[in-house]
Amino acid sequence: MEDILHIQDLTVKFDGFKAVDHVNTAVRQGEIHFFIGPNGAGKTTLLDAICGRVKPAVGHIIFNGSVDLTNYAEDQIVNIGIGRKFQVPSVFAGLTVYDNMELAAVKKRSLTASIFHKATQEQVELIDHILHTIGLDEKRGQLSAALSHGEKQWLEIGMLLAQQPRLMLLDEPVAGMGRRETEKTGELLKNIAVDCTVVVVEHDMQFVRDYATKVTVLHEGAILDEGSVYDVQNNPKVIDVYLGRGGEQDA
Ligand SMILES: Nc1ncnc2c1ncn2[C@@H]1O[C@H](COP(=O)(O)OP(=O)(O)OP(=O)(O)O)[C@@H](O)[C@H]1O
Repeated sequence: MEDILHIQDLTVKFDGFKAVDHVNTAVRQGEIHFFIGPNGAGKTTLLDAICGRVKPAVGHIIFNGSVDLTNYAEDQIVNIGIGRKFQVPSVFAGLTVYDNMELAAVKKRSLTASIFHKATQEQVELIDHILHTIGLDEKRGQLSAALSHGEKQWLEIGMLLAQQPRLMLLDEPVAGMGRRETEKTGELLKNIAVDCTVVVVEHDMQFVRDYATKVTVLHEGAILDEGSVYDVQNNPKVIDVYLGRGGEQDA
């Protein structure tokens, strides 16, 4: 499999403080690639740099072999094919599940433009397919406000899928979920990864063990280790700064 993302010498500074410090890594197409590490390690900032929310002081982020994302604004990066989900769900509570999906599928440049555009037949079929994938087919007519926490997260993942991204960035997608919802989310990610590479920031180590195909450990903005779950969780340095301190419990 080819690399879909090449992060080269990436450094992000806030008032001189290096939140991400000369990071070099790659994300392979079709992987579920987890970034883990203690609070303040730079995980969210790394996702922010990929999706264009923050601009790096140094370095490049090459998508799909040739597109340097650091040259583009956040909304352009969405159109390039990268979807980002934040920790707190941002679905429209007063709209039904289907209407949220339709809004995401027909998304033009502004919300007003989206509201006045109905989905095409092709988009309706895509929405049906996604609702089935995220397990909300039978709740399509229900107001989003009435969904459980887990269902809201799945709807938001569905809304990202409606934009047909090639890379999806998820920040702590299972935070606040019970074990059953967490497992359903893991199975959903496996399903998604067939067509769309998934990058996840996560503290839930059971979830990481069950679903990661690759793990990068960050500490103080730099890469501490990288490899399979087995390799990183047996690395004494990783145990010392993160796993051995029970750091994985504080989401
Ligand atoms: N906008 C900002 N301005 C100033 N400092 C920031 C900003 N965003 C993040 N930081 C700092 O950068 C460092 C990395 O933060 P980041 O949120 O990326 O860590 P993280 O690994 O995602 O942590 P957590 O697991 O707690 O979410 C922290 O020291 C944080 O305080």
